[in-house]
Amino acid sequence: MVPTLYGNPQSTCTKRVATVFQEKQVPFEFVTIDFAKGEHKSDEFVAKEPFSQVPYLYIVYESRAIARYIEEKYAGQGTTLTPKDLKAKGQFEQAASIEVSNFDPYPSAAVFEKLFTPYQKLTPDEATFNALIKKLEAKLDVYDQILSKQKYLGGDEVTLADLFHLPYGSLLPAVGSDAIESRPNVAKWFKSLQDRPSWQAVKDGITATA
Ligand SMILES: N[C@@H](CCC(=O)N[C@@H](CS)C(=O)NCC(=O)O)C(=O)O
Repeated sequence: MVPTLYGNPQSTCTKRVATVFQEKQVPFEFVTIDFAKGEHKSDEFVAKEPFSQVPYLYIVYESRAIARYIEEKYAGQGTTLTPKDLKAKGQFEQAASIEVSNFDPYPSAAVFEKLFTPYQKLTPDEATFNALIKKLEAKLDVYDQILSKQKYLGGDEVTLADLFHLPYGSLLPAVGSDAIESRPNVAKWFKSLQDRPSWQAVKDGITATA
């Protein structure tokens, strides 16, 4: 049975999952949840995803959890995105944790401040935005050191941890931040991720592939 991804075609978290479907070469159906119509707040949706957020797949929500589920379910096809060897697995888990702790909080909040507050008829707060970007830059200085010694965040092979950076990292230029492109090793790493056919296929919006 073809899997059905419930999400929004422009949502960052939905793109995180769709990228992994592309990497694993798994065709999927796509059901759009229309935020403007409040579909994510309907009783039917909340029964599946109690936080009223996209995406979800079958019985799993949270984009990173869904990505890991897809990786394991389709282990035998497409790109291998989690190492099996214990040492490499430890380094992968470390990289996945780095993304959640040291990366995501800053661009996701900064993008929200600059791009999404106007939709909610709120005024972006420049001081909050600048403080978030400053913190992100300090974290990316460390990334730049790590990536001077290895090709990817978890070692020399691409993993889910690298791909998880794509949706928010790709929005940084749109909010006027060069935090990625101004750091040479981070820039090279991120470009190699953005150039992957998986990201190219979803970056402008998600459509079903089945
Ligand atoms: N940690 C969750 C975050 C999900 C999330 O923030 N989804 C956003 C779209 S990217 C959403 O549904 N926003 C609508 C809302 O919160 O009302 C994940 O990774 O799936």
